[in-house]
Amino acid sequence: MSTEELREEQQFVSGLYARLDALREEAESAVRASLEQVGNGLQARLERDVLVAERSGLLAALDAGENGLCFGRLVFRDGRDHHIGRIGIRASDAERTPLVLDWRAEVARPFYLATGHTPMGLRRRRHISTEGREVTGLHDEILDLSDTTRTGHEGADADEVLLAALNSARTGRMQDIVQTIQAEQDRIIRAPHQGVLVVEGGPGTGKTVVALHRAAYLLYAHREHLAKRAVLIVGPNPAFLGYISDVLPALGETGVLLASLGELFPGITATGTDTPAAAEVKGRAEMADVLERALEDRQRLPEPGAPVVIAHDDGDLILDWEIAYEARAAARETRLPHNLARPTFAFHVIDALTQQLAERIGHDPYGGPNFLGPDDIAQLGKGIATSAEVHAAIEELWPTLTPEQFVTDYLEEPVHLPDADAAAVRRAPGAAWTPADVPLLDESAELLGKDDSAALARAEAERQRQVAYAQGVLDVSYASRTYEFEDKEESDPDGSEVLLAHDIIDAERMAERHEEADHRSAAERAAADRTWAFGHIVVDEAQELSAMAWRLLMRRCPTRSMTLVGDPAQTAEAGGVGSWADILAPYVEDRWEFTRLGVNYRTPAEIMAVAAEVPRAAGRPAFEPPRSVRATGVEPWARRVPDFGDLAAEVAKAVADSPAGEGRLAVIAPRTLHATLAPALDGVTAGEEPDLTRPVVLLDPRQAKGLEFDTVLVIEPTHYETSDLYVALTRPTQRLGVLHTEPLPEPLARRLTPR
Ligand SMILES: Nc1ncnc2c1ncn2[C@@H]1O[C@H](COP(=O)(O)OP(=O)(O)OP(=O)(O)O)[C@@H](O)[C@H]1O
Repeated sequence: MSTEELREEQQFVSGLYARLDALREEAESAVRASLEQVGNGLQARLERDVLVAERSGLLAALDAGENGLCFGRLVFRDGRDHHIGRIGIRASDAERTPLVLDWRAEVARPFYLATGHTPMGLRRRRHISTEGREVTGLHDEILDLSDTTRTGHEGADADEVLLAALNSARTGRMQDIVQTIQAEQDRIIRAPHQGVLVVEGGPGTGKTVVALHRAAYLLYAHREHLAKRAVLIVGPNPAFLGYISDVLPALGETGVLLASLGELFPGITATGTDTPAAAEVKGRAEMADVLERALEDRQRLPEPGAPVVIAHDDGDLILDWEIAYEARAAARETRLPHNLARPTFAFHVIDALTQQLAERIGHDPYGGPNFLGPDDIAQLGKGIATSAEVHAAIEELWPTLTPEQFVTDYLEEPVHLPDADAAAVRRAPGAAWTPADVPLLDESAELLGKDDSAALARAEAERQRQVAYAQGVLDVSYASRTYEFEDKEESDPDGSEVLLAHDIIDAERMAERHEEADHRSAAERAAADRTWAFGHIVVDEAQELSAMAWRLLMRRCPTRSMTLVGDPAQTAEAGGVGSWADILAPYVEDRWEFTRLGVNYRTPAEIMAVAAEVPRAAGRPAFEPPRSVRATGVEPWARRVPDFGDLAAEVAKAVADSPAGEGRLAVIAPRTLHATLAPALDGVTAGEEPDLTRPVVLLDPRQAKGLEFDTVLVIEPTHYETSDLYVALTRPTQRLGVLHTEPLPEPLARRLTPR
């Protein structure tokens, strides 16, 4: 009976793959056909590009279906019977009957939520395990206990499939968990998308993976809105983003932008690093005011009694304190950003200087009215407005600034800060941008405003050019009209052929239709646009972001549709804002949802017992880590290396002694030891963005954030900050070893088996 069940499922799954192949073939040939389409003109090209983009998206989704296309089946008591898969697929019949349902569909929910206690109408739930296209196993759970039919695949342990997933060797890339999402995770994944949802949980509780599935779910449930606005996922560093980058494509989703904070100011690559003190100062909320005041300092006045004297053909112009003061007051009164208020400043200065000159030139020595008429004055004004010297003087007092220039100047000479803080952030000319500079740049861009008048003028000129071109096209068609179609009344009385009003409107419309549309995906456009408003933002390791970083992110999400995941116990950044309430109050007051994940799916119980000692020793004696879902029976160990000179060789030996196989091993060591350790480790990958798919990786504790490995060797733990050590110790999925030259703190030593 049981082989019969297996055979039937195999038949079904094979049929599904055949349908997937057919759909893929259809989509591929449609893309090919669209690419070959050699229509003339922009319209045809536009249509072709849109088609290709749409079908490529479809192809990506179909490709995503290849692995684990169908992984579940729900048999309801009322007779409904559905297969559940990574993507939904319909048959080719007229009704387009669903063959397999997308895991995100509402009917699929009992797959994740139903229990014997709350069966949600289910009779039986089946997990279908596959390797490639072959069905390798069935695991049935009977949820209707009155049902006596048995399939022969009933599992004694409902967690069998989950445990198999958790025990599997790591690949260096995060995998999706659609087959084994747990009920507490499902509730978070499908929570309503309006407002801010905070997900807190200890190490390994699935915060990251849940946040990614939530992004996939939201894109499915609100595709109309979110695909247009794109979803932003913010992670702690590029290596981490590389680690998670496969999950959404594996779920068929491409409308997502993954970025670390340092990548959120288009045109800037933040390759530098700050000292903790500098990052802390740069991240403070007060920096917004500090920058504002520093910018006000750039809106200068000449010293009273020491005016700017501008040589001019009609005599010297005196730009004194009063003129500049009035002009500055008028410009500030506009409440526009600095660069946008500048024309007001310039206008007032030019106006005042024109008056000055007019009074001097047209002055009647006998006390009569000024000799100059309005035209003469306008002429004078024109001369002043086009004088390079006048513009240089205006630029001196109210310079046009780019965010890059302004922040560079500021960091070279930090003002409005206590001396020690100024010293911490001061940087040498030409130093690289750091991630903590990015929120400063963004804040400055807001204060400065974008002077897009040049871009607008260019766009208008381009539009005019297109109109002229379209008009030319119309002229040609007008001239080539056959006589019968010509409407005499539309001809110009003098016989010349001019376009009439409606023709010109048509010309404009035609130009609009021909304008090069932006064919990039929403995610691509968002990446290049600082002012893009995302449909939803997911922030991982949210506890690390500074107040200034939050200001940046909130600007990118005016709807405040956000999922924030993090663990305050893992906060490493000096600028990190410890409490969710503190982070969120300025933006949403107390209108945010809080939820917690409490089960550790990564780290075995034996290792968690060691890791928990770290926060306990650091002043939180009652600290309780999340409960580990499994124990491995393998005790974590420690080895003291008495002589520092032997450390590299001992680490190499420990790497060589670790069980080889499919899995990945990480050596986590303070950055200062990397130069010593790397040469001893054969084929190791290290550096800023190590290749995590290689068998052995050398990382510093900060780089290890969010990652996981089958085996982890932690080197010299006494050199770590508390939270860094807690993070490092919670990275393994199977085995932990510690190598040290200095004695271990007692609680840690007690928990580790000496080797
Ligand atoms: N339902 C599940 N099924 C299978 N694996 C799961 C499930 N939930 C979590 N995991 C696995 O547990 C591991 C930890 O998940 P994840 O990295 O998302 O945790 P985290 O809370 O972000 O951890 P940390 O804060 O330590 O970085 C991952 O390998 C993830 O795939």
